[in-house]
Amino acid sequence: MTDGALAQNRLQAVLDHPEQTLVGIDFDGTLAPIVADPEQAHADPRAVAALGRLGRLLGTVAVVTGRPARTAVRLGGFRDVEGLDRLVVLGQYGVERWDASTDEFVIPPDPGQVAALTQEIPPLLDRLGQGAAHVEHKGRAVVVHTRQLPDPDASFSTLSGPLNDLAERHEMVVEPGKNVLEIRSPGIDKGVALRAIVEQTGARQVVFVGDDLGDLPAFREVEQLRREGLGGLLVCSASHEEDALSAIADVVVQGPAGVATWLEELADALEARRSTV
Ligand SMILES: O=P(O)(O)OC[C@H]1O[C@H](O[C@H]2O[C@H](CO)[C@@H](O)[C@H](O)[C@H]2O)[C@H](O)[C@@H](O)[C@@H]1O
Repeated sequence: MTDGALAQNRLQAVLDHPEQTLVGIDFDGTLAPIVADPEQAHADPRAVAALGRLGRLLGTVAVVTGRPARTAVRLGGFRDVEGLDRLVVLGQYGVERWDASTDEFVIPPDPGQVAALTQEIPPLLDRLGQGAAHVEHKGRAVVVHTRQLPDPDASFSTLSGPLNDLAERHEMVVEPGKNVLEIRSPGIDKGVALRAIVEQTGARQVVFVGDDLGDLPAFREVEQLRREGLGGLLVCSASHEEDALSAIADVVVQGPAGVATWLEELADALEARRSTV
């Protein structure tokens, strides 16, 4: 079977069994455009409206993000959206959770190492001539951004080794992304988070939509779930910045605008099928 036919079969399984389907979707670069200031990355309203339509048709819709759950809910504008009353947001790669049905957040305490990292990162950046890098504090993780620096790629290379050494000294890990190096706790990733919610919901089909290296474990987990007999469809939000996901995706769309259109088309197809049943 060709790759195109395989992808079509995987989509067909979702159309045939929407109530058994879980859609997991990343936030930055997928629901929201990549912008210089992380506080200005708002979800595309077309995508949010489409997710609301899908929320009425699918078993589960979950946003799985590196953002803190509270930040994702705020920047996504997910609260009180029609159709998203069962939305789940898994934040900080699955450590945090928000349930729209109860409006409750589950946020474990921050790891103790973060206070030391917060102290040590600014002088380290200064020593490396990167003192102008934006530092994002996420409670349980610290993120160094190079996007706003004169040469983002060169700065990323300069910082990568020293930040990895710093993370190792504190028994933390570096999560690299689009012009970001994030220091966070090991032990959980989007693949672990996705499997947990698949097991909680009993989903038989899993769709995952993502754009960056942090989504790779979720893509790999969908491949593993397929080997275990579940249905799985992988959608890549492509950009010139990262192409790690496109080769293993079933569907490649162009950035958050392409994702919004794909979600709308999925909702159209599911609604059309429902109206003929
Ligand atoms: O898992 P995600 O939802 O994709 O979040 C991962 C990181 O995303 C954010 O950084 C990215 O988006 C920023 C705003 O568009 C952009 O400035 C940055 O260059 C991108 O890498 C976020 O700021 C990080 O905390 C997340 O880890």
